[in-house]
Amino acid sequence: MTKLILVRHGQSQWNLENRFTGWVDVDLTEEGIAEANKAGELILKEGIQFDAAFTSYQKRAIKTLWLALEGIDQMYIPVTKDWHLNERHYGGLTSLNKQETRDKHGDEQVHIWRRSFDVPPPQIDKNHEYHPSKEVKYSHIAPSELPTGESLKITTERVLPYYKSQIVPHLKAGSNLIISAHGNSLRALMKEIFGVPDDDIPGFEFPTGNPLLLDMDEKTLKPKAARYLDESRAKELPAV
Ligand SMILES: O=C(O)[C@H](O)COP(=O)(O)O
Repeated sequence: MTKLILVRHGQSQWNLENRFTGWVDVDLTEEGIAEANKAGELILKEGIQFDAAFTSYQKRAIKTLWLALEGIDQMYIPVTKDWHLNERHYGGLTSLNKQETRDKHGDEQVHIWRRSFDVPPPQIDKNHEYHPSKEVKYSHIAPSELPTGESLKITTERVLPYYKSQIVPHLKAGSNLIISAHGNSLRALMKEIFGVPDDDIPGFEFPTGNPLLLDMDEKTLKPKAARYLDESRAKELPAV
């Protein structure tokens, strides 16, 4: 049985400020750092020896992974960083306060933007200070491929080809893996791994910095068992 841990980054500065974050590279808060350290302590108790780790291009996920790997004294394992594991791009909503956006556009519209499967947010303006073309680290991505406002469906369409081509071969070979990523890129993985229907997947929430441990069948790549390691902050999981 292969072990796979999915962990959402610890609390970020813009989680704390209740702002649409997406591709903005905000850091962890003190609480986020504490959550990531606790993730390490919880994983240590499981006694898992990892073969490799995957994360995004975003420091909140990268640092969460570092702290968790430090906690289990496995900082030496190969770590692959790839933008395909980034958070969903929040388009023109990027950097806005979520409550102020509700006050302006109404609860229903904001809920549709945040929790529909296939309704994208407005696209980000090319002159917006947070347009991804302004970041050197994304300069290798063809402009036509650069996300500028993604629904969960679009996010899934970039995360899953990466998962299937780069991560699945490791799982099939029996490697134990840890993936540190984001609320919506992890929903994409959860959808695939648990076989969750389109309309149901937005309802699942990943708590920050709480590792989800999956016992994976190496042949089917379906989970035989799944649980959050911090039970006190666990959220509902799809049936296995
Ligand atoms: O990008 C963000 O703002 C968060 O990581 C996820 O936000 P959501 O819960 O509004 O999708």
